[in-house]
Amino acid sequence: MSLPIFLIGARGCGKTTVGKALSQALGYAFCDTDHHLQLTTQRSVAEIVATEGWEGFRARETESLQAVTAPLTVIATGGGMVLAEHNCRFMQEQGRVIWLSASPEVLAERLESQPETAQRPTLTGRPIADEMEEVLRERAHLYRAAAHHQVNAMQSPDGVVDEILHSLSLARAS
Ligand SMILES: Nc1ncnc2c1ncn2[C@@H]1O[C@H](COP(=O)(O)OP(=O)(O)O)[C@@H](O)[C@H]1O
Ligand SMILES: O=C(O)C1=C[C@@H](OP(=O)(O)O)[C@@H](O)[C@H](O)C1
Ligand SMILES: [Mg+2]
Repeated sequence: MSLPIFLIGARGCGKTTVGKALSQALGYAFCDTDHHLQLTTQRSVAEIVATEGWEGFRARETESLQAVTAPLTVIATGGGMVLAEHNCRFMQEQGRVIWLSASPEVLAERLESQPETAQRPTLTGRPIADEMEEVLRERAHLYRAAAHHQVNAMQSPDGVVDEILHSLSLARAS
């Protein structure tokens, strides 16, 4: 299979971390839509949101998704990519879509230890644990509907990679 592999899921589920490891395991290229946006605009997510609002950021992340999509590539998306139906349709048509699923407690614990607030400005203004509960309540059905496969993201990154490879019937290249 040479189709792009899209990783979706909430902030902190490990899309960037697991995406890098998965790309190495397959010998694929790796792209992250937020990183692409940062490189092309020379601005962080927080800076884009401060000047253009979340609406402006969301439009830019759609462009970023389309720009990085290519065969033999693992693509880590931003947690809100599924909010736009056209992004979901695009990912489903172009490749395979994997949801990295984790509980709000696990997500909050990871984000509290690595907040990276420049790339993850608050979405709700609420404390992280409350925010993650709210975000999953609003988005879980979108992740579920967009994904070809759901994997358990509450295990080691290597374990997540193995589960993804198994679900796609792919073998490690290295
Ligand atoms: N499977 C995992 N187990 C433990 N910690 C993880 C795992 N995946 C990611 N992390 C940690 O959680 C934080 C967020 O990971 P990241 O890959 O940036 O998530 P995302 O891109 O989905 O927001 C980082 O500090 C990372 O080291
Ligand atoms: O969940 C979200 O709406 C967002 C998640 C972030 O990406 P990660 O999921 O990689 O943290 C980033 O795209 C932006 O801060 C918005
Ligand atoms: Mg990320």
